[in-house]
Amino acid sequence: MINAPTIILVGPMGAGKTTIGRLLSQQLGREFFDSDRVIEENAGADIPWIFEKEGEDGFRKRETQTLRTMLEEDQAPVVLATGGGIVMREENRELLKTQPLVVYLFASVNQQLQRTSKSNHRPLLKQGNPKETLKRLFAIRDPLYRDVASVIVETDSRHPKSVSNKVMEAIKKHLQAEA
Ligand SMILES: Nc1ncnc2c1ncn2[C@@H]1O[C@H](COP(=O)(O)OP(=O)(O)OP(=O)(O)O)[C@@H](O)[C@H]1O
Ligand SMILES: O=C(O)C1=C[C@@H](O)[C@@H](O)[C@H](O)C1
Ligand SMILES: [Mg+2]
Repeated sequence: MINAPTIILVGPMGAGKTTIGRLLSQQLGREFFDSDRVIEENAGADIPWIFEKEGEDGFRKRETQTLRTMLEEDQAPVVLATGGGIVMREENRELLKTQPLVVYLFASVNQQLQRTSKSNHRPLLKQGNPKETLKRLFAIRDPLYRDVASVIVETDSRHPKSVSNKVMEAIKKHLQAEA
């Protein structure tokens, strides 16, 4: 398991990519990165500010650049949590498909809504009805997450620790099947 390649987490807002990614990195004793945080650090500004000044398109350009840099070859394996919209660009999907371990953290729209309602740091959920937005995004993105993922893990009604254990099991099974 310690030899597992970089683990990349994809899925919608509120699936728990950041939360579970951090737990996995602790379990594996690996570095943890979150593409949203790396984008913010490089920009010297937070995501709401980037969306306001550069629009979603500006944010997506930064996201692709960040993903590309993080997946450069010859780097030690890490755990990488991505942003919910990482699969929107074909270029990103192609990059993700080159990776051996992409995990789709699945969450129902109701669960996404519950988990995202605690924070107002997600620009896409600030306008209109959040449930309708999450539903619309889910219809577009669920097939795209499935397209890039090698492993899918259901997260509804599970404590974060239980989700990270499930991810570990699913990864082991996947790596054994591939060996
Ligand atoms: N399995 C879980 N059970 C209960 N709460 C959870 C679970 N996973 C995450 N959460 C909570 O849901 C909220 C959103 O989680 P998190 O930020 O990890 O999601 P994310 O997938 O990284 O979202 P984004 O795409 O917006 O970055 C946090 O408050 C977190 O504590
Ligand atoms: O689902 C999305 O498009 C987003 C999810 C977040 O992780 C951030 O990347 C940003 O708020 C956009
Ligand atoms: Mg996150």
